[in-house]
Amino acid sequence: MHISVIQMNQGSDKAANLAQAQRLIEAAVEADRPGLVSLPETWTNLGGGRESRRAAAEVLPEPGAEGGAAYEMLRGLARRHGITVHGGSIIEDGGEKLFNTTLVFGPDGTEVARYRKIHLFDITAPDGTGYRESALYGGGSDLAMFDARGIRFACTICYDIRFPELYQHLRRRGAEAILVPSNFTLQTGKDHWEALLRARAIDTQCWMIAAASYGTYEERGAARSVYGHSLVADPWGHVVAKCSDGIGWATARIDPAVTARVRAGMPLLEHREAARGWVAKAGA
Ligand SMILES: O=C(O)CNC(=O)[C@H](CS)NC(=O)CCC(=O)C(=O)O
Repeated sequence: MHISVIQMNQGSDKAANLAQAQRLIEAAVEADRPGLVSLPETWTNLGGGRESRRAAAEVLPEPGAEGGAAYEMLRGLARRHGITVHGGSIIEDGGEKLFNTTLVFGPDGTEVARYRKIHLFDITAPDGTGYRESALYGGGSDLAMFDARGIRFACTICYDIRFPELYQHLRRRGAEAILVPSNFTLQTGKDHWEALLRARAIDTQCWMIAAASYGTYEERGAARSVYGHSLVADPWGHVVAKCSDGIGWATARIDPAVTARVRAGMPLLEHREAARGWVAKAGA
């Protein structure tokens, strides 16, 4: 199965962002015929403060009902091309709160997964820039998984990548490939992005599928930069596809035989379970 990670440079113009996403997905489908395409985190709007996010937000419909512009665009692309479309994340209008929410549509246009980002990015970056995602969004608490072409996928978003326990749990729940759509900051991404994705691939023996935003955007009058370098890592930790700078995409072949070979040669899950005696003793 071929998977394309789409790299965007979205801002706070939702219509322009939808057009950019559509153009890149169509180009990737035309060139590489992927079975799944994945968009970055909040691909419909990045920056512009709370007002811009609220304006871009969509109330998610009941299954089968009509959704907003981004929802219907994703559904239409999946159905038109007969592929799985992983919509990175859009901004969900949850009524009182907004959520940073992944939508996934199967090849027939059916919504197959919905995931609200669990870990919220409230940090101070090395350059002193403060981020408080919890001031913008509520956090999720439900896991989301789906199957595509016989491969078991799990949904995560961006900052989640720093919490190995979530990824270990997803591996125990049968994940073979984990999606990590992101807006990694330039400040943290230059040092941590590839290391974190390769580490999660190595310790869960899953494919890491990480579509990311690239470039600068405006946040309450200040310019901010996101790192890009969208990539796919295999279950051994090799980076098997990666974007350069700018917008575009990268495509990798997800081969279940690689997953099986890595896991057979180094049965981490079984060894972890066999050696759990220390957990009780240590009160871990
Ligand atoms: O702002 C929005 O609308 C969407 N949310 C994001 O883009 C969030 C909060 S700014 N970004 C991250 O989580 C970056 C994580 C990161 O860079 C790291 O873990 O180092």
